[in-house]
Parts: sequence; structure tokens; C-alpha cells
Amino acid sequence: MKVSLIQMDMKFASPDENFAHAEELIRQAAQSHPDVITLPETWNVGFFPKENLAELSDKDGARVKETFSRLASELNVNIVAGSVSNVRDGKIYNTAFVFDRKGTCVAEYDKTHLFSPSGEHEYFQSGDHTVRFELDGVPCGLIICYDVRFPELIRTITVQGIDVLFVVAQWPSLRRFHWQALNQARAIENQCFVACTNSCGTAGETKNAGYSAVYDPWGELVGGCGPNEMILTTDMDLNIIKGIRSSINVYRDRQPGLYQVN
Ligand SMILES: NC(=O)CCC(=O)C(=O)O
Repeated sequence: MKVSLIQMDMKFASPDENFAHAEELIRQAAQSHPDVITLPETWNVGFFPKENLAELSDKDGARVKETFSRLASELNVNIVAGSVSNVRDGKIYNTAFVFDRKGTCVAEYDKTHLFSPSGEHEYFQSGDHTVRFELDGVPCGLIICYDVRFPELIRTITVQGIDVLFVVAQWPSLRRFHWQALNQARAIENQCFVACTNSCGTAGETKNAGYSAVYDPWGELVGGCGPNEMILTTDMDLNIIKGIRSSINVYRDRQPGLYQVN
């Protein structure tokens, strides 16, 4: 599975410009003929404008669905369209959308762990479900940014059997080390590929880290970005998953009866 991670520098609180820029970058990424293209977290507005948030947000994903359904089918590529701030039933969610090559929206996920240090929980509603989907027959999962700090969430998804975990984020430079260590650890402990797409540039007063990357199930860096806007295209050899799960089979050896998760 060949993946193109778009490490996008978005313009704060400017959805029209961000939609235009995202489309331009998707078209650029498609020239390398990847199987999947990804975008970061809340790329429509940045993370996150506190003034006029509802007005700036997508309305039940309508604009995302129109744009990426069209692009996915036209370019014949799966698109993990990152997340957007999104109004649904009068509430604002941080919602990720995934489209297959036919342009069908195959997954929607509302961020479950809202980043309280930034007050995200005061503006957004938390989601109440995990997500698992298939792209070209490959089982995948998806989480959003702060979610990566909660290994219980990721294990809940990975025990259902996934080969690739997509992480979409707007993670700050201040904690770049956590961004890298947590994604690498999630790949090792869950024995899956982790394709983590961050943003770069500034969102309000926050400088985003960049350093989007793909880790294999051994925790090896398959490919990685620096701090600036770029598209990383790299191949994930999914055949290595079988090997690691048969040599160190943590799914067989785990002791769920012992774990207190509440
Ligand atoms: N957008 C976020 O969820 C930020 C998370 C973060 O900065 C952290 O966990 O640290």
C-alpha cells in the first residue's frame, strides 16, 4: 500500500483558502499514484479559532463530502481526508472522513478525546464510537491527535484486526518528542503500521511540529517529514505484519482478564 501524507500548512480561520489549498495538494500527491492520500486534523480552520467557530465549520460534512468524493473518484485514489470542525445537530464535532476510490464515504469518526488544555472540550462535542474500515481490502483504523495518548482506545480498535492505523493531528512543536515517541510506540505495541499526518506552520498562537511519518510494526521509520509543508510518499509492505505477529504474538499472549480499564 503506497501512501501519500500531506503535511499541510493551513491558514487559520480561513476555510475557503484551506479547501482550495487542500485540493491543490491532493492533485499534486495523486501524481505519484499512491493508493491512499491523507490530510491532517481540522485543516479547514486550524486548531482552533474560538471566535465564529460554528460559522467557519463545515455543515454536516457537506463540503468535505462534495470535495473529496469528487476528487477520490476522479483521481481513483482512497482519501483519508483528515478531520474538520463540523456542525451537526447544532453541536460542533472534530470529525474525520474517509473516502474510497469510488468516492464513497466509508468512515466518519468524531474525535473522542478532546484536548482540555486548549479548551477543546468547551467548544467541541466528544464522539462516542471508534472506527474501522477497509481500503482496497486492507483493514484500517483512524484516530485524531490527542487520542494517541490513550492506548486503551487504540487497543480497542486493533484487537478487531487492523493493518494500518491512520493518525491525523495538529500537534505542536513544543511536544514534538511526544508526537514521535507515541506514534512509534503505538506501532510497536499494536504490531501495525502507523501513518501519522501532522500539520505545520502556525495555527493562531501555536506552532505546529510537522514531522509526519510512517512507522512499521517493528517501530522502524519507513519515511518521515521535516518541519515544513511537504508531501511524503512511501510504500508500506503489509506482508511484514504476519511475520511479526507470528514471532512475537502479543494478541495471543495478552491477558485481558487481568486489565482494569475503568
Ligand atoms: N490537537 C490536539 O489534540 C493536540 C494534542 C496535543 O498537543 C498533545 O496531546 O500534546
